[in-house]
Amino acid sequence: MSDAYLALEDGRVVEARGRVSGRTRGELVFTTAYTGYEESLTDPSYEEQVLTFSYPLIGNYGVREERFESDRVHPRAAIAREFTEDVVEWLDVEGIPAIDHLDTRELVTSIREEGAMKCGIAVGPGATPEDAKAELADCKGMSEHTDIGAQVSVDDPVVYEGGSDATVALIDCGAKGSITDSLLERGATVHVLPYDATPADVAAVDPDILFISNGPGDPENFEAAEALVDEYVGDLPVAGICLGQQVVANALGGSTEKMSFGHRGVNQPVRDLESDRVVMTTQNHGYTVGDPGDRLNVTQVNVNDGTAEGLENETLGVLTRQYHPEAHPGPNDSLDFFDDVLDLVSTDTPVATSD
Ligand SMILES: NC(=O)CC[C@H](N)C(=O)O
Repeated sequence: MSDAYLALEDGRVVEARGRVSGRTRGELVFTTAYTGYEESLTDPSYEEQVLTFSYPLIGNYGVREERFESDRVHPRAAIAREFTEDVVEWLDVEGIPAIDHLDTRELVTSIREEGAMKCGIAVGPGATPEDAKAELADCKGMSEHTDIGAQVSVDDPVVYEGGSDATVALIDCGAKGSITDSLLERGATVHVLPYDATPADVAAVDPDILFISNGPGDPENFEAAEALVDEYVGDLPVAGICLGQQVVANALGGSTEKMSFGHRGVNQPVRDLESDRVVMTTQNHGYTVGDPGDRLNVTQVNVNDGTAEGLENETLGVLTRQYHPEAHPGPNDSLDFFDDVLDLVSTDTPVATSD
């Protein structure tokens, strides 16, 4: 046990039990997922954030690498009511500060009422509230991380040979491994390209589809990916997940906005407007498509707050989801998204437009 302090943007400093020492800062968010801590902690979308688990006991079924979504832990720090030794050992090896034995119910309620907020953390022998406040003072807002893509993307293209049903150019803005796996399982070959890939880089892999991945931070900071959508829409089908949906909307004349505390959990209800069916989905986002623009139809909405969960342009062959159909963690109810995406390749869409 060591000294641990969490300084919040609302001026409070919360005392906790230190599990992994260090000093850090980030945007304080929470997830309500009750399983899937390995997947969440390795989800690149959490880069530059401090992740609070609302479920009280984290680590009760161990830590297994095959459940990781990337090769490292992405949140800058982790908070729970109680972490098991397994998780503490893992976070220690990864150098990720961790604290527990604090009132996470109260913390989550504060985030719900005041919105996601900046925080500073100081953990270790001799750590003081002032140390945590100093970290907080240095904390940037998410939108200020203008080159966050570089922190999470591959540096060079990587190819995963799956099959010959389709060649996918997956723009890695911080992609979860399960997206690639879901495409490979369906007979596609996946070329993972850096977040700042150029149209020439995409052309070099001669894809059947352009797919923009999930990723951290403000979608407006992913201008290169936006430019790719602008370049290829109408010539290739375009798909996107989470940040991918946001980038596609921004590229096609829509706009995104920051939410108060976002959606993070594995039981977010989504209504499909055509079938009127509701599915439970996995979500992890703090921005949303506020205006889809004139070229995209909203096909699915969040039952809780009405935000856009699915966008489509059938003529152009554009299909996106704000939630995570690949699950990991969470329900598998939306895996058919990947079938629908690959169907865009086998049908004759898109029809090239005059521009
Ligand atoms: N999971 C994601 O792709 C997150 C998207 C974006 N960074 C957001 O917070 O809204």
